[in-house]
Amino acid sequence: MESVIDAPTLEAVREQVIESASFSPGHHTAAGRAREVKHNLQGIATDSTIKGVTRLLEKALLAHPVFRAAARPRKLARMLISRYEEGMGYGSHIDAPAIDGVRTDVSFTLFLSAPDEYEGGELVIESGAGEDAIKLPAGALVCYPSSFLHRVDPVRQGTRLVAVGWLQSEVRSVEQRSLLFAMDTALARLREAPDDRRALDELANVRANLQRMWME
Ligand SMILES: O=C(O)CCC(=O)C(=O)O
Ligand SMILES: [Fe+2]
Repeated sequence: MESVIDAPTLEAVREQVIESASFSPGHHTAAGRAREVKHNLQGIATDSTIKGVTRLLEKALLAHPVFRAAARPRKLARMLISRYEEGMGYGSHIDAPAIDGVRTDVSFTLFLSAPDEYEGGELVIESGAGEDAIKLPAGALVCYPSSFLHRVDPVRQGTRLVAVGWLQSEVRSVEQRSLLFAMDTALARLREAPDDRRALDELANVRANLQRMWME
C-alpha cells in the first residue's frame, strides 16, 4: 500500500522519533519464542513522543480507505515504533494470538525509513506460496495475516525505522477478508470506469472462489 501517510506527517514523525524518542531493547515487549529471536530497539510505550506519534499514525491509518478495505479494523492494539541498527534483525516467528486483549488477525508494518537508508532489513513473509521479501518506500505499508511466519533479515548497514501494529478485524477469516477486498477494489474501479475489463475479470474470479467455497 503506497503512502498511507502524507509527506509532511511522515517528515514530522521521523523528526520527532529520531530527535526525541527513547528506545529500549525489543525483547522486553515480546513473548514466547519471539522473545528469543527479537533483536531490535523499541520506542518506550510511556515516552511522550512515542505516544504522540503512534496516536497520529493510528488516526491516519484508520482514515485511509485502502487500509480500511484491506484490514477491516475493529480494534487496534498499541502500535510500536521499532528501530533496527546495523546487525539487528528479528528471526522467524508468528505474532502472539492476542496483544492488549486484541485478537491479532492482521499484522502490519509502516515503513518510516526510505529503502536507500539501510541495507538488508527486508521483512520476509512466508505464505503457502513461498517467501516474499518486502522493503517499501517511506510512508508505505504492508499488512499480512498474523498467523503467517515472518522475520526481519539483519540490517547490514544504516538504520531501519518502522511502525508496527496488530488489529482485530471485523472479518476474522483471511479468505473472506481477501474476497471482500477484491470485490471492493473491483467495484470502486467499475464506478470510475464501467467498462474496466480487469475489474470485471476480478469479480468473475471472486465469484468462482465463492462458488468453490459454497458448493458440495
Ligand atoms: O519490523 C517489522 O517489519 C516487523 C516486526 C515484527 O515482526 C514484530 O514486531 O512482530
Ligand atoms: Fe512479528
